[in-house]
Amino acid sequence: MTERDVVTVRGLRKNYGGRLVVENLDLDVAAGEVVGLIGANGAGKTTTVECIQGLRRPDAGTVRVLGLDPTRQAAALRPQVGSQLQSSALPDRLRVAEAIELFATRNARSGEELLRQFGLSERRRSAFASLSGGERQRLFLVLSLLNRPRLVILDELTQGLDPAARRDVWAAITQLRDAGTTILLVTHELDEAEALCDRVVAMRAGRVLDAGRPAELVARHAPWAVVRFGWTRDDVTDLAAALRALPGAREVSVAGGQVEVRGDRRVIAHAGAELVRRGEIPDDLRVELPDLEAALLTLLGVRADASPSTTRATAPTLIGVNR
Ligand SMILES: Nc1ncnc2c1ncn2[C@@H]1O[C@H](COP(=O)(O)OP(=O)(O)OP(=O)(O)O)[C@@H](O)[C@H]1O
Repeated sequence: MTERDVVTVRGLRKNYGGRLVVENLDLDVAAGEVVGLIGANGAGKTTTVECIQGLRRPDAGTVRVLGLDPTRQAAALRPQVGSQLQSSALPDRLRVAEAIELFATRNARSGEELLRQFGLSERRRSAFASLSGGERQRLFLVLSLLNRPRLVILDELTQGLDPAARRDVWAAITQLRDAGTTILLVTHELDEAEALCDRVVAMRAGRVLDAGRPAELVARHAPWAVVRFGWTRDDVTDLAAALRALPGAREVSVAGGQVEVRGDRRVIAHAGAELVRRGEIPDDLRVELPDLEAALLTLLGVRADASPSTTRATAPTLIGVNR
């Protein structure tokens, strides 16, 4: 272990009533990194972070957080880890400022400053029950940061938030990331993981399927591209044949004046060159590239080599994949 290792998990195993839900899991989070755990429902993401937080005792393996064992050295670790759990809640009548007083230790940062930073100053006298979903999540972020933690654990932070509130919370996390805070994030929102995480760890059925930068996972598991454009000239059959022969082309379809070329990333350049060679660049020329969602669907064994719009339509499958 070095100074930079904040979380080190080796061979973690956890079962509930004899059912194995985390199996031989390794995970590393270095200082200043934002790492996302992604995967299907029931993959064991929450169980893993609960073991890291010392809320569950592993059946096997080692977990070290800032060099400490979270189950045996919980008291020493607690002040160094800020958590927002999936089921976070506060008493309805507790006011924002009172929650800050309640959670602040002697080492705490200024609550006022944090409320200002997360746009909650105006709500300091408001009762928890009167806060919107986005305000509640921002308050949980404030509370998780209050005692200057060296690691922040966030489990489905933006679940159920409207797009504007989600963006507010993203902006707050980006601020934390820029300030060098180490964050372990559990999320089903893959655009969120792509936007916020330095590295993601994809899990299924208690195991790590792959890990890396979001762009690396996309390049590894969803290495295709789709080029589309309208073409009304009468050389369309000849054009389609030329496109089919391009390096990297896998499938070319022509329907209703629309041409679609699917293939690996090389096809983008070659299709463009073919259009240039024919002296016409359609105004509606566009390239669609897969995202992290497509990569994860492939990893989970769900066919995802479709256009982003089709991929999105299959997204609910992701939720049911592991049930
Ligand atoms: N306390 C418990 N007792 C028994 N089984 C549990 C318990 N907590 C979780 N499980 C089961 O363990 C498996 C892993 O659950 P876990 O919550 O860790 O997965 P997850 O990846 O976080 O899922 P989700 O994305 O749905 O939150 C699931 O099948 C779940 O039903």
